[in-house]
Amino acid sequence: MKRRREVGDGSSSDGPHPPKWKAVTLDPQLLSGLQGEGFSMLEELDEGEAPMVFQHRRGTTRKEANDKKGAARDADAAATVADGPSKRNREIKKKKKPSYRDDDARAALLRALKAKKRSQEASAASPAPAPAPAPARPSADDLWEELPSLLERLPDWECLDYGGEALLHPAVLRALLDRGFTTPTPIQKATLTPALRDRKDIVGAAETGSGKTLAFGIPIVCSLLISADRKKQRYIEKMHKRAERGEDVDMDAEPMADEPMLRSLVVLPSRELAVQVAAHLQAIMGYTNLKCVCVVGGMAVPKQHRLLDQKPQVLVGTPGRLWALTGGLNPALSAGESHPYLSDLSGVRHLVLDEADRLIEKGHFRDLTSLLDKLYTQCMARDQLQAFVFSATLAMPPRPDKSLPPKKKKKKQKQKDLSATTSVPDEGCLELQPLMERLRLRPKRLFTVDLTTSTQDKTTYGGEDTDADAGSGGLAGAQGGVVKVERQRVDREGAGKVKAGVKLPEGLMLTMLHCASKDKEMHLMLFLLQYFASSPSASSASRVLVFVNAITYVYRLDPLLSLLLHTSGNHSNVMVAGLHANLKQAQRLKRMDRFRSSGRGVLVCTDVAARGLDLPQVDAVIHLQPPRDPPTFVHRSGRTARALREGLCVCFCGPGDVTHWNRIFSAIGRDPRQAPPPPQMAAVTSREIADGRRVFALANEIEKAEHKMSKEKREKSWMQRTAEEAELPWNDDDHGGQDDSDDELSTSESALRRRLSERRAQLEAELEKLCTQLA
Ligand SMILES: Nc1ncnc2c1ncn2[C@@H]1O[C@H](COP(=O)(O)OP(=O)(O)OP(=O)(O)O)[C@@H](O)[C@H]1O
Repeated sequence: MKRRREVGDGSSSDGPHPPKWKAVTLDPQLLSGLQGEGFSMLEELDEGEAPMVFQHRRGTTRKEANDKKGAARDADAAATVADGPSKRNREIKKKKKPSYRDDDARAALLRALKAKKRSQEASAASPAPAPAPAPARPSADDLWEELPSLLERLPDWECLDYGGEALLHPAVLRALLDRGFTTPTPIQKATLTPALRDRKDIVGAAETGSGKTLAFGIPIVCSLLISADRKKQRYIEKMHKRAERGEDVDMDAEPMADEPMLRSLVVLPSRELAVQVAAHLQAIMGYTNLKCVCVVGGMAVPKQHRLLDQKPQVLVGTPGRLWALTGGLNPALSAGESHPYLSDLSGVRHLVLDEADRLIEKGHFRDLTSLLDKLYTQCMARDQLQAFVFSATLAMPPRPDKSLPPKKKKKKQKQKDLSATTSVPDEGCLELQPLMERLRLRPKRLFTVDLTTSTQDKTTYGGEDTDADAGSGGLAGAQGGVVKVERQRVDREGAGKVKAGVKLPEGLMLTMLHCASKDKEMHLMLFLLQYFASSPSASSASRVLVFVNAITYVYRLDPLLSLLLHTSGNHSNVMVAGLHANLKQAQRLKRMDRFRSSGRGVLVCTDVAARGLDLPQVDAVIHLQPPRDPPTFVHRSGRTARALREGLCVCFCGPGDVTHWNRIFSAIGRDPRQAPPPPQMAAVTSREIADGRRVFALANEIEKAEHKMSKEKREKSWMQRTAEEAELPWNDDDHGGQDDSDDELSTSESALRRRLSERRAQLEAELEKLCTQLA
C-alpha cells in the first residue's frame, strides 16, 4: 500500500481525485542536496516494499526510476559483501528503512546508476563474448606421433602390433584409452589379428557381455582408417616422384576425395540393439572423420534419409529397414522410399551379422537373404568383402574326422530359404554350415573362434598352433594357410557334458526359487523388496530385469510392481517400466533411457530385451517364466554379469515348469537340483510369506480396481469421441449403463476413489511393516 505525502508547496495533482495530502515533517538535510534537480515529491512505501525513490519531472518514468533503484541495490549489495555477514545484515536492515539523509548514500546511488549506464553502453557496443573454444581434437599426424606413448599406456593392446607396424590405428587406441579399455577381452584378442592383418572372415562365438561388438568394430574402423592413410601415403609418394621429375607440384595439397561410398554394413536383429551398436561404434570413431549412422524400423523414414544424406561409411540397421532403403520392397515402406546412397553397394568392404542365430530366424531371414543377395551381386569380386558373424549362441560345425571314409554325398537339395535348411542342434543353437554357405564364406579365408563351450577350442591357424585366448596368430596363416579347429576337452565345470554354444558368464550366480505357481508374483514381490532393502545404499544404482513370456503379462505386472515398489516407504525411488514389442519405437527407446538413467529400476520385459542389450548396472535377471529354449536363457541371463562383473540370475520354478527347467539346465551342463535359492530369500520365514500374501492380495485388489476405472474411462471417452465424429447424439446414461443422474454418478465415483485411497494408505502401512520385518 502506498501513501503519498505532500512535500514542498503541494501544487502537484493526481487527476480528478487528488490524494489527500498530509503534511510530513522531513529532515531538512535530506532535501538539501536535491535543490535544483527538478525534485518535486517523495513517495513513501510501506514496509517490505522498495525504498523511497526520487521522481524527476524531467521525463523520468517510474520504470526508469525502478531500474535505477535495482542498480542501487546491486551496488549496495556488492559493497556490503566484502564487509562480512554481520555488517551486511546491518546494511540490509538499514535498506529496509533507507534514509537519504546521508550524502554518501545518494552519491553511491548516482555512481551506481552511472556505472550501470556505462556497462549497458559497453555491452551494446561490443558483441557477446565467444563461448570458450572446445578442446581441439588431435590431428591424425599428432595421433601417429602419440602412438608410442599410447602403446606404453595400453601394453595389452600392443601384442596386436606385429613386425614393427601398428595393427591398431592410434585414433582407435586413443578412443579405447578414453573409455578405459586397457585390455582386450579374449574374443577381441582372438579375432583382431586375423581380421585386421589377414582380412579373414571371422565367425566368433563368445559368452554374453564379452565385448563382441568391438571384436568387429575395431577391425572395421582400423581398416577404414588405414586404407585412407595408405591412399594419402600413395598420393604423397606420387607427388614426390613428380617433383623429382621437375614438375611443378603443390606438396601441401590434399588428395582428391573419393566419392563417398558405403564401406561397412552391420546387421542386427533388434532396433534397440542396432541403436546401441551404432553408439558403440561412434564412440571408437571419436578421433576420426568417419561417420556411422543407424537405420531401424519404426523410425521416421525422412529422418533416416537425412542421416543417409550425410553419406556415412558405416551403416548399422535391422534387416527390414535396410532392405527397404536399399531399394527392396517392404510393405512397411512404399516404393520410392529407398535412398540413392544405398542403391550401389559395390563399395562395401565389411559385412557384419551380429546375433547371427537370431538374424536367420523367421521374421528376419527373408529381408536378410534379399539384402545379402543384392550385396553379393554388386560386390562381384568376393575377395573385397570381409564377413563377421558373431553370437553368444553359435554351434560351430564339427571338425571332419579324416580317419573316417568320406560320407556319400546326398543328392543336393535345393535350399529355398535359410531358416528351412539351418540345422538347430543342441537345443536350438544354430549350426553354422548352412549360414556359411549362404554367406559364401570360403574355408580358406575362414577364421572361427568359439569361446562358449567348456571345451576350450585350440585354434590351429595356418599349420602353427596358437591358443585362441592368446590370439597371437601364426604367421603361416598370412600366407593363406587353411584354418583347422582342433578341440581339446578341458572340463571346467566338472558337471558333465556341456552342449556347444551355451555358456554363462563366469560371474553369474545361478539360483532357483521353487514356489507354487499362484505364489510366483508374491515371491517376486518379496524378492524385490528384500533385494532393494539389502542394496548397499539407497543412492547406489541397481537395476533388475524381470523376463516374462507374454506381452499381456508385462501389461499386468508393470503397474502392480509400480504400486508395490513406489508405495513401499523406503524403496520409493525404484522406477518400474515395461518393455515389449507392441510399444512404438520411440516409446521403447524412451523407456530404455528412463531405465538406464534410473538409480534403482525394474524393467519388466519380454524377450525383446533378451539379446545384446548392454544396460549398465543390471545386477539381477529374473526368469519369472522359463524361456523357450537354452539360447534364449543364455541371452536373457547375459544382461547381467557383463564385462567380467558379477550378477545374479533367479529362475522361478513352479510345479509346471520343472520339466522345462530340467531341459534348459541340462543344455548348459548344470543340475537344477544343485541350484541354491537366491540369497535374498534364504532367510524369509513362513510368517513373512503369510504377511506377503496378504499385502500382495491387497495390492492386487487396488491395481485391479484402478485398472477397471481407467479402462472404463478410456472406453467412455473413446465412445464419446466416436459418437461426436459420427455426429450422433451422446448420452452418458445410455452408454454408461447406469441410470444415475450426473450427481449420483460423480458421488459414487468419488466414493470409489475415496475407498481406493484408503486402501492405498492401508497398503502403505502394511508394506512398511513387512519391509521392517524383512530387514
Ligand atoms: N576391452 C574391453 N575392456 C573393458 N570393457 C569392454 C571391452 N570391450 C568391451 N567392453 C565393454 O563390455 C560390455 C559388453 O560388451 P558387448 O556389448 O560388446 O558384449 P557382447 O559380447 O556383444 O554381449 P552380448 O552377447 O550380450 O551381445 C560393454 O559395456 C563394453 O563397453
